[in-house]
Amino acid sequence: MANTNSNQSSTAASEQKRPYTVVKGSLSSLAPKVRSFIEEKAAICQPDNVYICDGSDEENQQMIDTLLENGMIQSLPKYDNCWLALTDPADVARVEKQTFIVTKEKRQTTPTTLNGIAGQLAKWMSPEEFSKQFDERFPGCMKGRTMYAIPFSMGPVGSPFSKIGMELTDSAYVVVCTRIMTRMGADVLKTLGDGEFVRGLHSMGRPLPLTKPLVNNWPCNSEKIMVAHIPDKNEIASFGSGYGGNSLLGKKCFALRFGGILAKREGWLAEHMLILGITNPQGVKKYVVAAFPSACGKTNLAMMTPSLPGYKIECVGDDIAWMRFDSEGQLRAINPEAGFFGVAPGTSMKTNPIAMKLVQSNTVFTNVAKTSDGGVYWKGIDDDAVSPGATITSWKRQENWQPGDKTNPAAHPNARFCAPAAQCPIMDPAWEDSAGVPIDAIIFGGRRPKGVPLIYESFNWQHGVFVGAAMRSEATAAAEHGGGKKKMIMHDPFAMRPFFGYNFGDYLRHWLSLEPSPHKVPKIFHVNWFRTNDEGEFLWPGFGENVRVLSWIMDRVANKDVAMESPIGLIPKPGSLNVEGLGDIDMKELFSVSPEFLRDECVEIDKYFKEQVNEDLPREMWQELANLQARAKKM
Ligand SMILES: Nc1nc2c(ncn2[C@@H]2O[C@H](COP(=O)(O)OP(=O)(O)OP(=O)(O)O)[C@@H](O)[C@H]2O)c(=O)[nH]1
Ligand SMILES: O=C([O-])CC(=O)C(=O)O
Ligand SMILES: [Mn+2]
Repeated sequence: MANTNSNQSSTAASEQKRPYTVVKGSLSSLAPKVRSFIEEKAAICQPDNVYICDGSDEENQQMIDTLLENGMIQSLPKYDNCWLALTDPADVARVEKQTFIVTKEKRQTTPTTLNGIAGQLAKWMSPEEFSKQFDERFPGCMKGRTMYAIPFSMGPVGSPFSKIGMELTDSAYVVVCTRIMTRMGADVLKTLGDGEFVRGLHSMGRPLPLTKPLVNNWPCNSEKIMVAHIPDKNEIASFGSGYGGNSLLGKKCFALRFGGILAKREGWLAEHMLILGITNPQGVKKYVVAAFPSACGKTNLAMMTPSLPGYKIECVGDDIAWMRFDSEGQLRAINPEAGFFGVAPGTSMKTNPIAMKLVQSNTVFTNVAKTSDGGVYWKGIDDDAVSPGATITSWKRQENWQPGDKTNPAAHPNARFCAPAAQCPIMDPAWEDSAGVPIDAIIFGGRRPKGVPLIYESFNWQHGVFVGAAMRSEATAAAEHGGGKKKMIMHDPFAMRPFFGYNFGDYLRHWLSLEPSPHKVPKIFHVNWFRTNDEGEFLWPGFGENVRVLSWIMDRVANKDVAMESPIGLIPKPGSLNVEGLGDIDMKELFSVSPEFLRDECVEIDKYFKEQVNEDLPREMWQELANLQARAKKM
């Protein structure tokens, strides 16, 4: 590496000639692979300082102090150790169009679309193009800044399920959030030894001195955002965004996109799924996983307070599940994360009291509004969130924001809280069990204002895989498609559209390959909490009432005779879904499936499969579509 022109001094003789100072930890104490990774990337990014994180409380305090000094966070004195970050309004969500998988062959990453139609599944970049894009961004990108080296484990440190990563970043916000979201620090380095690890490089892309002023004190380079994954090198390179899924590389980049590639190779599953335990009044406990697209209800279901007496919900995870079949053929899941990065708007004591209790301490909020007495505020929060006489400052720093202002929402619709799982009041006793919890049902779902019933069960595993493949959902503010006035219904197979790390056709083949014995494959269901009436109001009360649907799922897992056939799948027999005490619910409308809707849906799925997956679609999926078409015709 280039170590000329050094005018920095360092205590360790071996580090004297480096152009940067190691301000915390020492390179010479690191395992050779870790050390050379840091040295190689520091030589390119040219930070002033290198800081090797140990995950301690003192270190975290230092990060908080740095962020306060830079105006990147503010304190929230109404709570205990809680902070508010307000981003540049150009950096508020994942950027799917700038997220790439770099492989030699395009087809490794994504199916060849029909007649060159633009692909909607994983975006491919060639290694040559990546080199060029990398060189336009990373050299010198950390000048004047500190490069933090964060060792982290996805999954409990030392569990056979777990995998280790190292993120290099120039953002102290990323350090603070990674400490919440993963197991991070010195223990991880010990466990790693000189073993292999996922290499993450992240930069906000704003070296010092600045060439133009920051917006909101939030360094980012939104015109040059790139989130690239290079599976052959076990490397992730993320530039230009400080936000969530773009910058916390352990989450979507590692646990889902790389996790998926590894899972395919090694015979397991890495999915965008919550994991929960449900105990019924008879004391029977089951665990289920559920995949809903971003901002479609995973966190809320995983932390639900059940409305029916005698039921108990316990949370294992709210966003990502790593699952494998054990030697008895039982599917088992772990949550690779250690924190929640949850959507704030809509969260209240009414909808999600557990989350409200969770975020009273040790939480970083991003892009929510602040009250003058140092609390948080967003659309849907409880009325008493604003103390008498207090005023609200919006996420865009608009003072004296008035409730009812629809053009300028108080909080960004993708505003988030980042909070440690360990302090969630209903964490499952087994949430860190390294063997994982046994899974008895897989649930898919999405936002479908029209046509799709509240709950149905697939006829079998292959049909269930088709149900996952055919998933569609209304766009949300979690990425750049959403937030607009007219909400599009987008295909989002398995709730994984933004998170596939390899060809979707191969992903489907992988799921299909899991069925044969000794694997006891779980039943597969589809739910829709978001069906609306003609006035656009939700037909189903959702949230804690969703336990009624989970209870029916439990009955089906116990093979109770409570289901009947319909053209799209098995639906509850009349009277088998407990709606007691719900008042005026239009059950007929909630469960109706019209022939016109189903035929249109078939046309749309057929088009998507043909155009987007084309020759890579497994023939079993064509067969399932033909079966659905035939059932629709008979209606
Ligand atoms: N009407 C209705 N809204 C819900 C329900 N569950 C969740 N929501 C709302 O949907 C939004 C997103 O919910 P989350 O639970 O945070 O979604 P998520 O799937 O965890 O989102 P990501 O973290 O982006 O993956 C929030 O505003 C919730 O209040 C429900 O059952 N009914
Ligand atoms: O990745 C993020 O920024 C947040 C998240 O969980 C999602 O979008 O699914
Ligand atoms: Mn998510």
